[in-house]
Amino acid sequence: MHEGELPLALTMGDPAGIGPEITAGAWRAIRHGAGHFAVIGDAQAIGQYDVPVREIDTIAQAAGVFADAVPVLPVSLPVPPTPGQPDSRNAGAITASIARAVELARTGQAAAVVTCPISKIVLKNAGFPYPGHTEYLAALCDVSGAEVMMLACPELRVVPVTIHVSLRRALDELDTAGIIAATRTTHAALRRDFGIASPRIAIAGLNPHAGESGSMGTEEQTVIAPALEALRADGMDISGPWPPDTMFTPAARARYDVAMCMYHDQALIPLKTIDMTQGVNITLGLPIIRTSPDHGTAFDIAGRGVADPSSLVAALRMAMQMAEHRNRS
Ligand SMILES: NC(=O)C1=CN([C@@H]2O[C@H](COP(=O)(O)OP(=O)(O)OC[C@H]3O[C@@H](n4cnc5c(N)ncnc54)[C@H](O)[C@@H]3O)[C@@H](O)[C@H]2O)C=CC1
Ligand SMILES: NCC(=O)COP(=O)(O)O
Repeated sequence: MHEGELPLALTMGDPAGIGPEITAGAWRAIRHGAGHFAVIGDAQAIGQYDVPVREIDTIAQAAGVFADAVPVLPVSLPVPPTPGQPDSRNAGAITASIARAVELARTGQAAAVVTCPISKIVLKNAGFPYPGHTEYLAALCDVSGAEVMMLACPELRVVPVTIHVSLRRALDELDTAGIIAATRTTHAALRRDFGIASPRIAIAGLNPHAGESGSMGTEEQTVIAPALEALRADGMDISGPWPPDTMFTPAARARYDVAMCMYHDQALIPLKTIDMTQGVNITLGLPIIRTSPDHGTAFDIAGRGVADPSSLVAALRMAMQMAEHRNRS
């Protein structure tokens, strides 16, 4: 049924989190529909969630297996995973799964990379030098610094211009060049991967009331306005800087295709509040397509059989749609 179609490469994420359970749930949800995936990870961890699992030797074999079992390209774990109790000794296997998925996508054997959640602190404790997937993927693709994080749900798309840094550091790092670069990457991706011919881009302010004419902060005038000017000169449909507290209302959202936000939580709080179950995290600026669920490892519920696979299903479907758009462009 999937012959001739490229699989998605799905990483295992932290095997002590909900990754194995949502993988099993996602396979149940899409096994008879369009598209298929191969997991790069531990077959036993997934099999405990009452799904048939089959180990494969090459990702091309996934097509013939997918209707009957979850295809798994095995990665051996030094320590058997216990749900809810992450172990940094498995960090090398977790990151190896990501690196293998990227290699499969870069060599044209996989249509896209979809990642299950990792715990940033578990990896950091094992010496992993990247704050998250986003930065690691950029390094694996030799484009460090070009990475842009976008989160999308049916109601909203958001891009934080600064990503995994403290709020204090985000304020120090925020500059005109960074806003321009992230917006250009986002504009190109909306056209190429999402089929939006003329993206409408809203830029958030940083300060309360977008600075209220400089009385509550001047970054809107000194940092953000010059970026707007340069982006408009590129010919883009740009608006802002908008007061952050009112730019996510339903009426405001109807006026743009993406909101460029100045820091991580300015972007992610509205997105996750509006729709945590359909939210998808996408890395732009890479030569490959990468999506993931918007949630984390959820160690607090791992192994209990209550994890909702919807966000992973949305991530898998979005990766397929992006690949289709990219093939057509
Ligand atoms: N893409 C990734 O790899 C991401 C990784 N993380 C990592 O995950 C770890 C935990 O982060 P938290 O802030 O606790 O966020 P979280 O998303 O793991 O959990 C927040 C709350 O939502 C619930 N939840 C999350 N996903 C769920 C699902 N599919 N079904 C039902 N309930 C669900 C959890 O049980 C918890 O109560 C951290 O180490 C963080 O770095 C967080 C976000 C993304
Ligand atoms: N809050 C989003 C998040 O932490 C995802 O990070 P990444 O692992 O995809 O870089």
